[in-house]
Amino acid sequence: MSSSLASLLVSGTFLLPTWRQQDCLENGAVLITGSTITAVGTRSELQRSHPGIPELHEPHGLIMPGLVNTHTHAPMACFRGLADDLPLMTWLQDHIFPLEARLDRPTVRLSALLSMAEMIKSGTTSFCDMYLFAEEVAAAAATAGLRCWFGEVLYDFPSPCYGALENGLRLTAELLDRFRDHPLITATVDPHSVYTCAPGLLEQCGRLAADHDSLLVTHLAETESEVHTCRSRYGKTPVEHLDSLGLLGSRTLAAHCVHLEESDIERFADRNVKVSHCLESNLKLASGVAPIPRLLERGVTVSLGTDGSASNNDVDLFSEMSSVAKVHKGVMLDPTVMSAETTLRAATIGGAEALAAAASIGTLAPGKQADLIVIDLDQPHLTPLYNLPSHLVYAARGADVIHSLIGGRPVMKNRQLLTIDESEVIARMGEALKKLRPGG
Ligand SMILES: CSC[C@H]1O[C@@H](n2cnc3c(O)ncnc32)[C@H](O)[C@@H]1O
Ligand SMILES: [Zn+2]
Repeated sequence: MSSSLASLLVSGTFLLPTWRQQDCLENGAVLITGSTITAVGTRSELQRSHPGIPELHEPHGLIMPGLVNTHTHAPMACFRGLADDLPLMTWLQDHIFPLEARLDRPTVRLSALLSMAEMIKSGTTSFCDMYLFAEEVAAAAATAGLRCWFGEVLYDFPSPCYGALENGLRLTAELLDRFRDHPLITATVDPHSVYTCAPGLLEQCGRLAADHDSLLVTHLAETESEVHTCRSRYGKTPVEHLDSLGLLGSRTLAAHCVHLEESDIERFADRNVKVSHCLESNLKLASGVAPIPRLLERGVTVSLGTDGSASNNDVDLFSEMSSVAKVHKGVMLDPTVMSAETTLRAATIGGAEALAAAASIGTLAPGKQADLIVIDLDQPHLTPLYNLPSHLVYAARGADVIHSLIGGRPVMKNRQLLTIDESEVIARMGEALKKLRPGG
């Protein structure tokens, strides 16, 4: 079959097309045509069937699906390390909100690019972001070549971006239409939480998401105080409250979900709600540990999110996987929970499912988008090698990712970013901070 689209063979010592060790292929390769994977097999097979195709060969490389980060606030990179060691509400109300009131569009775009440089360098190829001036996040993702779901945060008080709420709903509707057919970027509907959005706003968000068949992304049951506030205002848990307003469905992506009743978990399973587990952020803000093993037992789709790098303090999903696999074992006193494969699943196809994109990303298979990363296995901390998911979850680091392709486009080669001028972004961030925090 002839094609005018460019082709590339990516090959290495191992190909792990899924999260399962049993699917590992030695001397594996992926054939890419345009943005799509057209074949997966051994290097020799694909070289024989497709002679003369340009090749990216990594002799000690592991080829695997790019990671999917389902909860970020990319522009919060500019607040990294600014107000550590505080509980969520103090952190937000006394430190973050006052600074966010001073943010402008160029700073949001620059700070988002900084996060995106970090995401690419640590193996993420798709992410789902909620923030203010969200169009700037979309613009930065287009520059970076990252696959992005993004939404303008909606809440009851005036926003530094859109002012009065009705403008925010109008902006969201416009973004949903504008990005409908974009190959990399998708808009979502993003009410902030049950404690910052009145029931009427939540219902409007539910209708908007249903009308546009879009994801509805929200923070949910993050802290004990959120649950108390919700119970005293509405006589319901946050999950019951969203359900009573018609917001729980298969396109609802709920971030955090730390404080859940057993009946909330049943509700998630019944409604096919998707969860973004943000463990490191929940630990750092001392919010608690989400009942992930129980959610998985009930068949709920669990994905991983880093949250913003002001509450993590990075956006590295490799360190997130390592924490997730270990902390749940410790909490449950059971080393069999959150196995390496289960954790890797959450960071790949689980993320794709959470974003309703499992048909196109999350594993490497013909017909899917060529979103893949290559890991350098030739390193002391990855030697010897018995089991790939084990190494990826317990031993590998973001810095082990050497190449990254998104939709067939190389965005990092030999750890050099190809779409972002890393040193320029770092230098400009310093300048932007002088304006944002003039006193330092
Ligand atoms: C995320 S854009 C809207 C708003 O949310 C704030 N925020 C950041 N992290 C969290 C979190 O973990 N829970 C709740 N709200 C959060 C962010 O600073 C923005 O103001
Ligand atoms: Zn968040």
